[in-house]
Amino acid sequence: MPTKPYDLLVLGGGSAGFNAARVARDEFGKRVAIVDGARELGGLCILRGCMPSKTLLWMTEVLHLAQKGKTFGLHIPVARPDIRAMHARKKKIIAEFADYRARAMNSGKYDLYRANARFIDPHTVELNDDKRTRISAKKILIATGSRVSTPPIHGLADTPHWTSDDVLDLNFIPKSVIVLGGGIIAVELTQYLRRLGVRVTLIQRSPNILRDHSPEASAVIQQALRDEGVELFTHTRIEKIAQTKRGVRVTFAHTHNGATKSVAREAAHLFNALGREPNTAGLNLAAAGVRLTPAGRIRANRHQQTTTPHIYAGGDVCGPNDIVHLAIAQGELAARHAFLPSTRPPRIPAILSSAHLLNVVFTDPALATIGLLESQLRAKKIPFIAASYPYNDHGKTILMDANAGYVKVLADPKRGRILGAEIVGRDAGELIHIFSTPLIMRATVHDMLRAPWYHPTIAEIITYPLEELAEKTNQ
Ligand SMILES: Cc1cc2nc3c(=O)[nH]c(=O)nc-3n(C[C@H](O)[C@H](O)[C@H](O)COP(=O)(O)OP(=O)(O)OC[C@H]3O[C@@H](n4cnc5c(N)ncnc54)[C@H](O)[C@@H]3O)c2cc1C
Ligand SMILES: NC(=O)c1ccc[n+]([C@@H]2O[C@H](COP(=O)([O-])OP(=O)(O)OC[C@H]3O[C@@H](n4cnc5c(N)ncnc54)[C@H](O)[C@@H]3O)[C@@H](O)[C@H]2O)c1
Repeated sequence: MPTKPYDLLVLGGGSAGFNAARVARDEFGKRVAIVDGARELGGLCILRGCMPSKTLLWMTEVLHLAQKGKTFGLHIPVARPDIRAMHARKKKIIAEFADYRARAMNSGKYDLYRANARFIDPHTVELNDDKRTRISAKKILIATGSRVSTPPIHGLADTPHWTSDDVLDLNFIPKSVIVLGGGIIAVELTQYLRRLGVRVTLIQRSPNILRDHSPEASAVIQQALRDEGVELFTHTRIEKIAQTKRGVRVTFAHTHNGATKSVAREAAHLFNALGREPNTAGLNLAAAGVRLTPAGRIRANRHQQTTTPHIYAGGDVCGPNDIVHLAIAQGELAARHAFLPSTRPPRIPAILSSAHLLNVVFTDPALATIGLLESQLRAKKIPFIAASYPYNDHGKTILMDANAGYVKVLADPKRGRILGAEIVGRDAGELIHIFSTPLIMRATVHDMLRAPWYHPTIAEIITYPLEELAEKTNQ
């Protein structure tokens, strides 16, 4: 028997879906159903994304610092990973986070269906449970997330390989790993593996790793990885992947100084970090009239409405950036748009604008950006001035032996309004937040310099480029 239509049906109970459900229920008192087909509740960020990766990266950062003890005049005879203990600690922490989310989802505020859904028509889905349950709703949010993509590279599909799920769940230290790709996942987990003592080879297609960032920023991370012993190839084209007796062999064309050579590398394991794709297969979107962008994401407007206006999309399934605070904001916005009167639509959160994009790569040194990058300002023909300052000329970072990196600030040339910032170096992911409020409040470099800056802190380094820009702009 079909149930009475819900006010909101949420497909996928991750960051976007859960927060849409919460807003619909708590702010609007609506009747909400959540459908999620995963074995465990919690979503990607908690179970296999942000939280496990950052737990493990933090543990290897502590290990790395301990191994550098001599630099700081410390005698630490042995510092080595106990992977079973690390794995157990990660599992415990993640279980607590997941349990908290599962309790919220099972609190009785929502009807929770543990199955996968596919559309029957624009208001109805059918579940893949025993009863083929049908659920209908006035409004629907698609928040089914993303999955690892396996590009059509010769031999990849037929060769056993790991995804980030497997790397995050290792309870042994592999001897050697070839990492395919040079995006955030590849780079963060390469450093994790290397610091465990694994022999790592990273193979990236574009001329730099982290291709969406500036070449200057990615060069710092590239150098840091090489200094730690990662064999890193950029500007490559993978030709063939094959299983061998002892693991895997990857053959690729490598371009260096204008010459291209064929290179082969072998390792015990292969890690596919070639990107993720939206989870839309199986949803039967055609039955709902929901269309995709050429990149395969669900097409959504500024209020997260799809091409069928009562159906919304949020999170990785629509993008454009796979970042958790954006998934949450999109889910919340969708729920508010669905239930506020059409005469009083919700304000679009400023953080969803590309001019306020915040991005962190949790390597050490870390890479963090906010606002528009230099390349974007140039492409948009927005006038700007820039100033930067290196970590190796700042008291606090020198005493911490955190010399790699720099802070760069971008501002408008007239008033000095902050347009963006790029920080590469220790704690960049924390420091970048110093620019969040000024950016949203349209503050200037002069405003920021009126604030107090404690000495000696890493944060204080930001005053140097601010002062340079202040001198260049009229107050
Ligand atoms: C290794 C890794 C590290 C990351 N680190 C960071 C980080 O540090 N910071 C950051 O901001 N972002 C990070 N991300 C990205 C971040 O995790 C995602 O952007 C975010 O979790 C996406 O949330 P979502 O709600 O769109 O999807 P998800 O959380 O994936 O939720 C989708 C849900 O939909 C369910 N589902 C799928 N299909 C169906 C169906 N047909 N019917 C019903 N349910 C379905 C799934 O079971 C899942 O629970 C990381 C990602 C990875 C992989
Ligand atoms: N710290 C964070 O916020 C964080 C951490 C991890 C993941 N994420 C999110 O997860 C998403 C997915 O990350 P990802 O790293 O899997 O994807 P990605 O798309 O960022 O990176 C994939 C990489 O693989 C390379 N590549 C693709 N095809 C190739 C080929 N045939 N040969 C060689 N290289 C090839 C690409 O050039 C790219 O560098 C990201 O968009 C990111 O926003 C965020």
